[in-house]
Amino acid sequence: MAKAIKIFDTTLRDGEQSPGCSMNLSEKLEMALQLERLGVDVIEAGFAIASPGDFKSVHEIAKVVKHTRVASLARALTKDIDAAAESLKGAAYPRIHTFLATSDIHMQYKLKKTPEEVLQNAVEMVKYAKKYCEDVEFSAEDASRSDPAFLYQIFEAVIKAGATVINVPDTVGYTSPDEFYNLIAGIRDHVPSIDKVDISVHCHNDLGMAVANSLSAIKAGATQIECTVNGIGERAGNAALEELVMNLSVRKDLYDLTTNIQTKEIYKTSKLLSSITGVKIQPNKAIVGENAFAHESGIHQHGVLANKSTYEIMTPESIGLTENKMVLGKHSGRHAFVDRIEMLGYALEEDALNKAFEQFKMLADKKKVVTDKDIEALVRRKTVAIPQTYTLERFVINSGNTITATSAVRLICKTGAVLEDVMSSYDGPIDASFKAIDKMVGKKFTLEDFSINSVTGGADAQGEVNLKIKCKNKTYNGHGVSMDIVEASILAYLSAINNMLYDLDSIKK
Ligand SMILES: CC(=O)SCCNC(=O)CCNC(=O)[C@H](O)C(C)(C)COP(=O)(O)OP(=O)(O)OC[C@H]1O[C@@H](n2cnc3c(N)ncnc32)[C@H](O)[C@@H]1OP(=O)(O)O
Ligand SMILES: CC(C)C(=O)C(=O)O
Repeated sequence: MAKAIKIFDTTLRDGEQSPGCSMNLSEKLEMALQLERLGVDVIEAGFAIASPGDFKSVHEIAKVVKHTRVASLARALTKDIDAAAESLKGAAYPRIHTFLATSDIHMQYKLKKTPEEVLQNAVEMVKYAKKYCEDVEFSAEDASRSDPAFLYQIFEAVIKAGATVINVPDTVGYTSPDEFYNLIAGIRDHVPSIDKVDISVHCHNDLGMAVANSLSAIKAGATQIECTVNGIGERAGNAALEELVMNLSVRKDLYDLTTNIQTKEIYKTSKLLSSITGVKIQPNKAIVGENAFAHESGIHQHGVLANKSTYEIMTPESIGLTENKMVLGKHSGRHAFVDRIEMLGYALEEDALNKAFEQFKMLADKKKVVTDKDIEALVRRKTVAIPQTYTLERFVINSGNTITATSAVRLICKTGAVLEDVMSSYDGPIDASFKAIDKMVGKKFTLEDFSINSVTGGADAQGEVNLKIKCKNKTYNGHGVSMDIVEASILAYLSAINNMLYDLDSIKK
């Protein structure tokens, strides 16, 4: 059976260090309970000394979380460890996580301590934490920029002092997969007591390598990964939990490792965090981004309709989504278009279908995404093909708030004749266009009803016009859709006129 890698989630601690990601107590509790449902092994609930609010959050989470280990962060200071221990009171499985920097830069400029002092301080603080709690994690902050020989020494010493987990952070996201692999392998080879503890890694994403570095570390023998939901965290963030977990799940051939994560809870967890923090997930984010299971181009859509595995390496269901998404846009092809209109309940004859597809492509050139409502508006009136006595060739309007609107409309008659007229109206360009059409058509009828709606939201929405004309006590409906409302109105007017003329013709026959 594949060995399980432990998932240490630090969304509520390092994740919260992301600018704009602060959470209040009830939000943290909600998130912690969801992390427990997700199946993480450890929840780092906060940094107890940081503020009374942080202390309370850790304390409340420690009390409500029943099956998951809860960690509280502390500097290598007795007052921090006291606060951490106090915050964990009531936890079923508490862990004190203490840290101290080991790189020359941090020791010299930040801590102002010699390596000997740092080593002694780390040992003392692990022993101090051990008085409160059996499970103590020690992190060598900035480990990836530390002297490996010093790391071997300090890790051996803290393990002897009682540490149960040693953590190797790439605090500033500086390392590379090969280098990190070698560092972890070196620790395994040179720390005599290493087999007694979990080897943890904590990678930041400053160079976009957090997930790759974490995966490399587990290949070298790391047994715990520290990560956050949606990859939030200090600066460019931490390794993204969902990406790590799905790598292990999808590439079993590469890793032969598993986790305790219920992957079907991934999407829900990601959405919950984003709604709590108000920080949106980039659409192309791996696993949980809006486009992660969306297909827009015709060739891909055709492949996916034939067999999902052509373009999907994991199922949307595996992360808790119900289905993939076929986005209809200018790159889409006929297969996806037909699939969508059938799904919407329409059956078009060949000619009507060709026309609708042509109009869809024209619309897609203007709109970024063509929605179901757009498509319904396109196909709704094409199920019955009414002969078109008049079709619009073009129109030109001149309009403004200080001039009388004029409209020049050119129509093609079914006989092939080209008609053109220009009219003006104080009532605007739509009325001027209708007057020009009335003159060309030369029939008596009245406009009874006119409504204009936007098909979808947004500035690039299509305008949909529905109207009625009345002739000899009979009413004829017209419908037109365009991104230009004057054009939508003209199309609706002509469609009502064509309906009327078709009907009058049928009566004559
Ligand atoms: C890599 C990481 O992500 S570590 C976690 C980072 N997270 C945070 O810092 C969030 C919470 N932090 C805070 O609320 C505050 O920084 C506190 C409460 C921890 C400390 O606040 P202050 O006492 O005002 O100190 P301040 O933050 O200005 O400076 C940090 C101090 O901690 C010391 N320090 C830093 N790391 C450690 C450590 N691991 N062990 C012991 N001391 C440390 C620094 O040398 C500095 O000491 P000094 O005040 O004697 O110069
Ligand atoms: C406290 C440690 C683990 C940390 O957050 C880091 O080094 O980035």
